[in-house]
Amino acid sequence: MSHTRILGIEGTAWAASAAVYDTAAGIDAVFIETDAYEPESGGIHPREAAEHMHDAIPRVVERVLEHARETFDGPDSEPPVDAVAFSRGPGLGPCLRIVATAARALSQALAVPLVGVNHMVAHLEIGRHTAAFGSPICLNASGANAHLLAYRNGRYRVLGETMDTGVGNAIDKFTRHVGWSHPGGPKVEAAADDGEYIDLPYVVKGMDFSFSGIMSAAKQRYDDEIPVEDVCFSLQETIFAMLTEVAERALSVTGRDELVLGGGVGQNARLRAMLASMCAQRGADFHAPEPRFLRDNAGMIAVLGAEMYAAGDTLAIEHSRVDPNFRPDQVPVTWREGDDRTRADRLEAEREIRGAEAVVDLDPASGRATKRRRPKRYRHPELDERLRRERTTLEARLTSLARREGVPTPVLSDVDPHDARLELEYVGEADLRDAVSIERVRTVGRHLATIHEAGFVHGDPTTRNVRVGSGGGSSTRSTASGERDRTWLIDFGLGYHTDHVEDYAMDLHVFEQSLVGTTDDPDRLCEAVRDGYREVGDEQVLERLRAVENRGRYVVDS
Ligand SMILES: C[C@@H](O)[C@H](NC(=O)OP(=O)(O)OC[C@H]1O[C@@H](n2cnc3c(N)ncnc32)[C@H](O)[C@@H]1O)C(=O)O
Ligand SMILES: [Fe+2]
Repeated sequence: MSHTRILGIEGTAWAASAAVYDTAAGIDAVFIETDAYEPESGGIHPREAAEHMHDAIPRVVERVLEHARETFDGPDSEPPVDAVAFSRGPGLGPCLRIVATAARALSQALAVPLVGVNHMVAHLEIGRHTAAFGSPICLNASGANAHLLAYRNGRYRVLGETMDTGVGNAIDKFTRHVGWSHPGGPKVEAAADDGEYIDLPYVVKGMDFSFSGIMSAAKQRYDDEIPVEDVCFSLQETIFAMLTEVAERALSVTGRDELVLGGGVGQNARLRAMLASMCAQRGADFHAPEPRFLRDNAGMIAVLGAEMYAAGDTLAIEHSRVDPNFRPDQVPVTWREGDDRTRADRLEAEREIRGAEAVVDLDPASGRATKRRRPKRYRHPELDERLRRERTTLEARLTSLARREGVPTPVLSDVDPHDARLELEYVGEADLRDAVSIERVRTVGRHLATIHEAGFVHGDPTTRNVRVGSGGGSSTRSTASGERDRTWLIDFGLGYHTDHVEDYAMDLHVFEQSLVGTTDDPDRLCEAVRDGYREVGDEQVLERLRAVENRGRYVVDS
């Protein structure tokens, strides 16, 4: 079979959409018909959205089917497409059920197989496809979601995600407050043109992030009569800088050098410019598909549907139930082969070691290093200044505090917050990422418990922020053996003082997520982290960690 033709149907929330994709004709030739639901007031009402799907889905399906028949060169006795693919979730239950019913009926009428597609995976696969990237980091910036994904061992792993609402929903809530019609994203983008910068809360935790603080602050600024264009401008500068920062951290942690963008918010030019600038600055490749493939559309469903169909990944009708909370990491990835090696090792060997946000220059003779937080061109200069200064000061303070509690950390010899520069001892022989063991991650569990007991969090405990080995600076050499295997925590720049169990649990969660993203056997390793934590820390934190991990974050907001 040299080429296949797939009919895709999308209808998770606002877009009633159908498409035909012919693998021989290519992506540019994908034929898409979309009928958008536009609420008269407020946000998306689930019932109205379902009524829209009910009316519009048959219409768009009929139109693309006509197109499929017209462009089909096979005999009349054969169906004009080889399979019907549909969005199974995540999304609004009533909408999903209408789409699934239409898809089942069509697959039976045409006597072709059914393919059930995860909407979030479709948002990112379309970009990987058009960019022809091998194994990119994927940033999904859509209405109801915001997350970072990377493929590893048969699954898309969630490296980081929003701790509250999706990014589009966050923006739409602000515009609702201001009285603008749905969707708000394009209106914020237009208003931002005339805006000036004001400070808003900036919240990232490792590769996770949260929008609730910034959204209430933005509403408050508007109520305080700050010009709405200034609030819009600063919302974009802050929210997109957060997304760009976590995307860069994901590239750094995994050692990958390709980034793709997906989701409706990806249509925003400022977000794309920031991501492009970040990637250019670190020498990574960036790709965003054209807007018609970023916002919800059935083209992306048909394209991923074709790959799943080619892999034999079809669905019997009796197994075709929809899933409103369908997570991307639940999807067995049947259409990709092999695992992906990275260029991390090459980078590691370079003398200038490039983390996500700082450059470290090593002087091998003295065993000391200079760490500079370089300006990020993607960030607004005022925000950039603020973050680099704050983080340099915090890193210095918490690094020393941790060592006082008995956790190995580099010894600092100089701090210059104004210049965002630290002089510190160079420790360890390797990043934990490249030298993982059960024993070492258990030690990290103990270290995290120790600092939590002392009232602060690391903020970004990834496998790249842990150094291991016997080599290193003065603190190791002064031990009698000098050979002892040690585990250092470094890079406390995202840390802060807190006595909230939730913050401690998040700290652990960030570490576990980085194990999931960078190792092959995360379950046993995560178990060991918790064992280590339990030896020193509070059982309550481990209980909260379970709650954090079970939290269904993908709820379509209305
Ligand atoms: C589950 C599914 O239904 C959901 N889809 C979804 O939310 O539609 P999507 O097309 O991916 O994204 C819509 C969001 O994208 C925002 N948006 C559209 N254009 C924008 C722009 N120029 N700037 C910022 N946001 C924009 C809208 O405000 C809206 O919040 C999802 O993918 O999370
Ligand atoms: Fe979407």
